[in-house]
Amino acid sequence: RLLGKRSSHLPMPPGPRGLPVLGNALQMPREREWITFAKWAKTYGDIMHLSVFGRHIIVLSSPDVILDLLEKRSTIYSDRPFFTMASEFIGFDKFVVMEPYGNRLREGRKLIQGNINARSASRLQQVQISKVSQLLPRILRDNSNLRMHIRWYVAAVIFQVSHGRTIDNFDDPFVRLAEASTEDFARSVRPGAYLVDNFPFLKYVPDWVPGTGWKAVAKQRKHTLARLRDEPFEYVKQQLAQGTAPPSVTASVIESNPKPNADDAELQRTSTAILYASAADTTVSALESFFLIMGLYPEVQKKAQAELDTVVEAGKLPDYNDRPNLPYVNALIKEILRWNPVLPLALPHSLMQDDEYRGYHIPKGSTIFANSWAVMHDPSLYPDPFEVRPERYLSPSAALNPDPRTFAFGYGRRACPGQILAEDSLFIIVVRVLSTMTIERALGTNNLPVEYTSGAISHPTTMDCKVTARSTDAEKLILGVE
Ligand code: HEM
Repeated sequence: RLLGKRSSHLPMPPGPRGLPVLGNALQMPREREWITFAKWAKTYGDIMHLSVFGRHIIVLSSPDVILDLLEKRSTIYSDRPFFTMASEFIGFDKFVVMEPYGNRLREGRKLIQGNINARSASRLQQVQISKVSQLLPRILRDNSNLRMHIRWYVAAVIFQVSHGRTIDNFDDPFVRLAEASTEDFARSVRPGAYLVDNFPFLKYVPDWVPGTGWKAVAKQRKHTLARLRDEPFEYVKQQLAQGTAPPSVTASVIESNPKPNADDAELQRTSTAILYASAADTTVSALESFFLIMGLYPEVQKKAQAELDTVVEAGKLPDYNDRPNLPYVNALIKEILRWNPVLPLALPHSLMQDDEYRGYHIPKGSTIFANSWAVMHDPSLYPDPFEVRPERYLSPSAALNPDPRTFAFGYGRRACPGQILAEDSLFIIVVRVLSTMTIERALGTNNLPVEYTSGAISHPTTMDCKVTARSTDAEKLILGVE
């Protein structure tokens, strides 16, 4: 209490001056906030305070402050912001990504990490190899749907891993359900979408009053979310009872505690149901960046191919075993994760008690954004940050070009628990595509600016690529392994 009282006499971190009540609401960028936040940080510094309708927002823009607060003080910086619509009315806060920090979250993360980890990696790699063997012919036969092929690959890997389910196409009812719920989530947390998030007293307005239509929307979304939680889980349970369940995270979670109490039973369902939503769009975004970068930087592509040609025996496809012998390719993967970070602002954390840092007061409940994009585009850390240069990681200077994976996968006790799976997918696609195919920017798009979307997960807006086999031998290799 004493600390709270004393620290509240300290100033808040600096930031743009706002208006009474509204705070900085009218100044908040509507698109790609990370770029505006990075500009503001040049004026206000690497720890910046904003407020929107009384909600405190702290933006961290350097490795030092991010690691000091989100890593070293992770016992108090690991909550998630609470949304009346998404958390209270729909129930997304029962699923790891949105869940408040505490025992239940730790248990949920344990269930995921107990099954997606270094020990299980080689089994999961077999799943990825079998799906990439189907992906390559799909791309070769039909370039025009590159984005869709990538999305199929990610859906196929994640549902095989999470529920032992084979996904042939997007009509699969589980994929549709997961996509619907993911879309519901994005709509529910979009800034400014629901007044009740800024004025929670509105939840008490009776349903018959005009303007409360959001309550019916919340009910519908809650229903979809409950189906996502239960239907794929029941499917695995039934298969286990019949003795036909393939290995999966869900099967292993059920078998490790076959007679759970009510709380554990719900936890088993929510922690396995969240896997698709957290893996799909993120991995897809990184893979889209890979194809886009290859089209934009043909010389980088050639160097990576030359390395692969030297390391991989002719007539064979590269494998996970080749990883240690491919320094340039590994550096290219780091550049993909840095150049357009999948989650430029990571995911928001929330502070669990008043804190004091560098003489500033940071109030309990503040939403904390780590501007990972700003760090990964800081020219004093990554010279020429807007250029793709895998070589930057191969030079010996320790102070420059730190491994961007430190920033790409989030922080502290909320860091991404799927990193191994994500990196393995990225690796196997990069090496198998580059060793057999050439990627060019499609004719007519050469002068289009490269743009990325707004939103928590950022995607390239265009990625028109022409992908062809490098040779007839390569073509045979691609089609032969289908
Ligand atoms: C290239 C792909 C991916 C990237 C760049 C990525 C990055 C991230 C980031 C930045 C966060 C937020 C961390 C924070 O709040 O500090 C996160 C959270 C999370 N990721 Fe990933 N991720 C990827 C793929 C995956 C995959 C494949 C899975 C699952 C198999 C996964 C599961 C999760 C989960 C469950 C969370 C929430 C963790 C929590 O709230 O405690 N992610 N990820």
